[in-house]
Amino acid sequence: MTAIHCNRDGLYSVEDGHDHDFFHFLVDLTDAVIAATDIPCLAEKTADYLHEFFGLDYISLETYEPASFRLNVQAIRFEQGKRRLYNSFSKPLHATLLGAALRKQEKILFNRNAILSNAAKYPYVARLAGDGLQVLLYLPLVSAGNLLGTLGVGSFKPCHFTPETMALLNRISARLAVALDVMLSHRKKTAPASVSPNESPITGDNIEETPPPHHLIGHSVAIQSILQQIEIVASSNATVLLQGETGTGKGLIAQTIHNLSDRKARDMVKMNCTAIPSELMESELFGHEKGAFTGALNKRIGHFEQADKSTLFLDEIGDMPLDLQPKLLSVLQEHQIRRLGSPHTISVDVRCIAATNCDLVAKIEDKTFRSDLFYRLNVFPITVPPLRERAEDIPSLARFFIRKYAREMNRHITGIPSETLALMTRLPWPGNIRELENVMERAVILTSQGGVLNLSPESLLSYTTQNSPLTVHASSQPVVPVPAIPETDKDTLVNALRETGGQIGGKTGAAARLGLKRTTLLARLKRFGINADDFRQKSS
Ligand SMILES: Nc1ncnc2c1ncn2[C@@H]1O[C@H](COP(=O)(O)OP(=O)(O)OP(=O)(O)O)[C@@H](O)[C@H]1O
Repeated sequence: MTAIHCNRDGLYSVEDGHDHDFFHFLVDLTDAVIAATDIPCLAEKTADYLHEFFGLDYISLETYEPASFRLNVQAIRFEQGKRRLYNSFSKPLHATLLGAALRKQEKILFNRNAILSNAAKYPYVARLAGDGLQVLLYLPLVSAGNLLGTLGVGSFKPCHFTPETMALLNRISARLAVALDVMLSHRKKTAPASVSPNESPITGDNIEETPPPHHLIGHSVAIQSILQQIEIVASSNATVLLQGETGTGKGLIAQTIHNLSDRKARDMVKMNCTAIPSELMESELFGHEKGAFTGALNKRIGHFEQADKSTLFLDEIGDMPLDLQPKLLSVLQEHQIRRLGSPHTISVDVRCIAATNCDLVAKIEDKTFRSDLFYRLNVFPITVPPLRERAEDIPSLARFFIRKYAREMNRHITGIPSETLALMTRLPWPGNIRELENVMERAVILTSQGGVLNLSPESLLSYTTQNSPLTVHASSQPVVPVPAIPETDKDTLVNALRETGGQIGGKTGAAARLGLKRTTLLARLKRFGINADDFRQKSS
């Protein structure tokens, strides 16, 4: 069957009157690919059909793993009519040609010149160029709105694709995407499960089994979209502003962006603007010379200089003192700093990521945050939703933390009581992921003999900050979302201190109970004028 072929002019084209053949071809191809049981088999079957029908001699199937930003590639070449595996590898997306095709979900075509010009950058393209590949077309594989990978087709003969052929290949890639989707979901469903019906397994073939390098767990649409945004922005130098409630993972996202950037060879430098007294902040950021002020006994390198050729993560940027904001803005614009007490400027190459859990626009309105700095930071904003808005991530996060702490404590934990897991997804988690992590850690500690996690629904409630019975015991009824405790609710802070006897840090302290960092809690107490000592039992 060669209704579509490479003709003398080097065009892949459909001959008139062969629509019927194409229809049969499509049916046959669909039948074949839907029966494939694994990716290499799917790639081979697709390649056989495309070779036979179009005469193409290079076919590749790239499957995308959004959690780790990797592409798994199976590439096939036909030589003298014989199929052979040409290449098989897994690479981070940014190390492949395909970032643009995947981001825009559009096909992307490389002619010989484009292949040659990419050869220096990507070793696998260099091999294709060296072997004489003339043309390469990638088509995105999208099923039910989910991006699953790409189909690559190419030719070692001088040919190019007509618009009609492109349209046919689009139809083929749509079928292939469905087959791939079916295969991937089938794999998930058939993961081994050796637990009782009342417990939920903590092992399985989900991605957190071998945690991705950045450990950013979550299958929700929100997390997938954040992962895509991270992928887009990581390789640029754009300033990123992360906004979201406390404990939603802003720090982890900043680290992920850094890890995926060209700056990853150097450590990311972090600074928490809440934790540093305002009078010291300028010297923390820009450094000082010896004798610059009383007490400056030695020269000090500031965070901007430390972060040269790397990333500076400015956490809680909303707490940056107003008088320092113009200086920060100027450094972001000029890329130059001046140590306190020094007449000289120093050039720095720093990428900034800022994070905040407060409403910066409201702060601009009440004149505690400068709008010019906000716009400079807000080049690439990412909003991280609270856990209660992505409850579908809770089971995988819970499993992830159980595995993490079980490994650390050398415990073999086989499952979570299903009732507890179900309840978990209905709690509002005011402290977000940090609170969930604390609860899981505590439960692993209590499961000293291993086996099923020692966490009943009742104890789960007693460990969480939002433990009103209104939120639970109604599994058959629709769940009414419970609003989160406002971050600034003084009563919440007072209650936590009362319950912990004024203890701030440690596993049983108020910070852990509220799912806050110790430094964040201290700052909030200061803001409300609450003294933790007042809650400590005085020994007579
Ligand atoms: N998607 C995720 N997958 C796995 N772990 C996560 C995820 N998101 C957050 N965590 C973990 O939850 C904890 C809190 O996250 P993180 O410190 O990044 O939150 P944050 O938004 O920066 O909080 P804060 O505003 O208080 O600084 C960390 O231990 C982090 O590793």
